[in-house]
Amino acid sequence: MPHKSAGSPLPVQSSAKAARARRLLTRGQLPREDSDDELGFEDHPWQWMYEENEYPPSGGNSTGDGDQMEDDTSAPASRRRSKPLRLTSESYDQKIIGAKMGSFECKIGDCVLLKAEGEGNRAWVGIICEFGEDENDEMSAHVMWFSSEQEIRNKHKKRSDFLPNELYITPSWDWNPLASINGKAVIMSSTTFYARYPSGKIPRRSKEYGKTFICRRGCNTRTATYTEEFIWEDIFHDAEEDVTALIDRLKSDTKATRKRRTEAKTTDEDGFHDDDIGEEPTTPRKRQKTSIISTPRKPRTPSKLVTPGHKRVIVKKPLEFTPLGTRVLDPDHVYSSPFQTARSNLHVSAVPTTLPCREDEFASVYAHLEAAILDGTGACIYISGTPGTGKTATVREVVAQLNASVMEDELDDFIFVEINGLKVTDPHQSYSLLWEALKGDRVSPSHALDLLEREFNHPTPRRVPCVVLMDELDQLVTKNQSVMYNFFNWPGLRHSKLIVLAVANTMDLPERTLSNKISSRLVGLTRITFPGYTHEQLMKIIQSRLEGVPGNIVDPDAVQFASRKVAAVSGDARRALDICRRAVELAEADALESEAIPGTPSKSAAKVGKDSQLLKAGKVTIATVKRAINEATTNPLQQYLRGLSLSSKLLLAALLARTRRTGITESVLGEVLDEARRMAKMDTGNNMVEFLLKDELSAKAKSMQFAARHSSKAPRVIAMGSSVIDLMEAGVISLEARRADRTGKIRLSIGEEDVKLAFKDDPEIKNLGF
Ligand SMILES: Nc1ncnc2c1ncn2[C@@H]1O[C@H](COP(=O)(O)OP(=O)(O)OP(=O)(O)O)[C@@H](O)[C@H]1O
Repeated sequence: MPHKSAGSPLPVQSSAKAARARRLLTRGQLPREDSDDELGFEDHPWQWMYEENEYPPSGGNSTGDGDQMEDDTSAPASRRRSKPLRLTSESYDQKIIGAKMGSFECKIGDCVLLKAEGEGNRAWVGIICEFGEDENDEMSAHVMWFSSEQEIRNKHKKRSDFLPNELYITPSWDWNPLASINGKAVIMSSTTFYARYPSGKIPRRSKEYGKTFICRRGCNTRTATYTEEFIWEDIFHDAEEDVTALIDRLKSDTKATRKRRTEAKTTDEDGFHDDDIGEEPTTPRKRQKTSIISTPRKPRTPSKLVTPGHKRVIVKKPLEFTPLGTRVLDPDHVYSSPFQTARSNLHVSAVPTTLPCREDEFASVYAHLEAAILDGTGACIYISGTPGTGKTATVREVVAQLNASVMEDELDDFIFVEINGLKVTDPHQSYSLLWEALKGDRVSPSHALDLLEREFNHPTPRRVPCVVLMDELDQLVTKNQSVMYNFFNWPGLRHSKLIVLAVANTMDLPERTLSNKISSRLVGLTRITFPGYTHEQLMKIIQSRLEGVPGNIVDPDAVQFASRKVAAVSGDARRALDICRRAVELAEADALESEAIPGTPSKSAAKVGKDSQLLKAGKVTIATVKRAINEATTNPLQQYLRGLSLSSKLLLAALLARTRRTGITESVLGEVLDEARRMAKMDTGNNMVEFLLKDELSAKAKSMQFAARHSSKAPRVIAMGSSVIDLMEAGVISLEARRADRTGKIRLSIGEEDVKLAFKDDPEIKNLGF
């Protein structure tokens, strides 16, 4: 029967017994039979060992919180939290110095093996720095980890001189239940190790097998910085005092993330001050107790991957692309005139060096993200704002800056993955993408879901935080809400360290798409709203992109005019940039036409100073901007598209969404209709649903007519039948002639850009991805 640790509500696995029969893999990757039983055959309860009257009785509340440890950073590691998280009531004046289970004892400063649960039984090695109990009265030890070479993620900083059985001592800690302790480990210098085992191998039958390791360096695994080589026996003797010295050594010799930690704590809501923190090593800021240790993040043998239901997971090989030959463009050719430079800078795909007018939003996203990475906690940040308000650009910039901090060794490493609702063919693929980002394995969405569930529900020491940007979230809504629910739910799981940045166009997407019960759980969701840009802001944005373009080819009045026009409708920077870019194109064409410079401007033309003539003829003025706006809005196709019925617009929107999702221009009619219904349902003004219901009746007659013309089968397209016919007859879409049912193939016969342009500012439809 599984025993319980003293006071622990959690059943502790019948560890000692079960582990004995199992094969264990040690951190040194050496499989072993756990033949010797340090923890004994009997399942005794764990008990504290006290050192009496070490500390005077505390007059205050003895129940500390997780941050208390950080408070007293000058104290030795084992005493930094001046008392354990919670002392048992009868022991207020006693300090816990160790724990025992039957005849097995461990004390502060002991090197221990901790067993892993879950994917195979692996053992971890750590030094006990402190004992305590958590809010569930679970008896736990604060363990400073050793790490194997495989865990160093930065391939460039991996050492090539590591030895078999070598471990690095790391400045990273976790709380673990005593039940996960699986015996003592022996750490030694390489000299001692080779003196004892000249072949470098420990005989399998030896009691030391799988428990004995070499340590000659410390390493911050996240920044991959190493200490100088040391002799283990000179610096550590399994004693409590040595723990402090070891931490000091790691602190000074591995470049940890002190700078930013300190900064972050300055603004910490718990009221920490820099002075309190000092030069504390990278101890976790909040107590993160793990209940059961599970396996580390390591590349695994594909054949061993199984789901929690023990189904085998087929791991697909990563896709390998053969790069195409690269054509190197001559910068002189590309940017041979100011017009070309301006066009290129104003292009929406250009990555601006700064994001003016998004300083507050940037700071807010940055602070939340950095805090979550530093704390090692999960977080879910919901970012909303109408199209073109810089949501994606800001998030990417924040991630780039955080990444720069990682490179500078100022921040812990993190994984970043971007999942774009428009780029996945099916929302469930998000699971596969996330799993691939975490582990590097490509698996099917259903297997990925199983694996993610298990991953986030089990603690893994030193799990690297993962930041997921879920862009175009609206597109990831599934019928049963599962994808969105999971991505909102996982960050809240204690061990996930998952940070989700959900980006959508509407503020209330979670409320609208998740059931009341689920959305009510999102009260704590951090929400950041990106307002539409004002005309002043749009002006700044455009001007900043024109900085450095020679010749002042764009009149400031023209910029102001374009900005005002756009701000009045949408505050969409993308639209403002598009208009200005088109205006530059028009001005450039004017310049060429006026034959200021005959023919295409050539390299030499640009170089011999003929630009000035060209510029005189082609400056972007208010009139040019007006032409750009008119041109975009007045051609016959645009007018036709704008005058379409709502259901036709919706159908086109759905066709576009499908095309973007699949990357294939041809879609199945039934899927497009489903998409259209889904979009209609999500539309903020529910009038769209009502409209479609009304439209359905008149549509029915038309689609009957259509079916009679094109198919002998009864029409299945009822809701949008009329739209399909209208658009087909107008040459906007093409539909496989003989397939009037849902399996017919449909495709756009006009440019996608035309549709986008027509619907961009359409109040009825613009929220559906334009
Ligand atoms: N403050 C800014 N400074 C410079 N360029 C900006 C700024 N805000 C947005 N842009 C530019 O506008 C374009 C649209 O921005 P972005 O894609 O970030 O918007 P979004 O809010 O994510 O839009 P959507 O909801 O349509 O995805 C990009 O080219 C981006 O570089």
